[in-house]
Amino acid sequence: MSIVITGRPGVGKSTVFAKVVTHLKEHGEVLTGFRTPEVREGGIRVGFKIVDLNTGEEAWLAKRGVDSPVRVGSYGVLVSVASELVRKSLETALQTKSIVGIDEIGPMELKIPVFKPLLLKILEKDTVKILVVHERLNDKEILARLENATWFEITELNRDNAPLTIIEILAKRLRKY
Ligand SMILES: Nc1ncnc2c1ncn2[C@@H]1O[C@H](COP(=O)(O)OP(=O)(O)OP(=O)(O)O)[C@@H](O)[C@H]1O
Repeated sequence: MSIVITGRPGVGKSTVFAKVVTHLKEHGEVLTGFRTPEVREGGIRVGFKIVDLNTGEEAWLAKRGVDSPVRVGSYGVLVSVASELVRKSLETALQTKSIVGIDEIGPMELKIPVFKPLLLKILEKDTVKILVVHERLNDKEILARLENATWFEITELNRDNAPLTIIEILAKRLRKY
């Protein structure tokens, strides 16, 4: 089963994701996958890192001022640096029965060539997946595999309650908590 968290930029998707992940870890679940937190210096966003949910290992995903030919907005994507961690974390996700969390599936992550083929394999797996999806994701192959997912569109009105709602759905599926 897949739980998809989507909504407009800055509405609170990553916060919902983080609350669900924290709850699951506190209850002894092993999570694989990654998150892509922004990095700020002096209050200014300078880029994004990839952090492995299982090992805590991190690597740069994209950075302002980097002279990379692969770009998303004003950020240069560090393809070779990020590929290694994306590959490791998603291969572990594929090889285990863990809950897979990915924050997020969007234009920046899709610039990493290993990401999509591994993601498509993960989406075929019969395991629990919690995925943050960019609201303008238009990749047909990915979206087709998310047709039967449970979608949550996060708004200011539901963002406080969404983590609990998602945890209740997972509790039923996993028969715990
Ligand atoms: N339930 C909430 N109540 C109050 N503020 C919140 C809540 N959830 C998130 N925020 C605040 O809103 C901001 C954006 O949150 P978050 O990064 O989770 O959004 P996002 O939708 O993942 O953003 P992006 O589209 O940039 O990935 C943060 O400053 C966060 O502290």
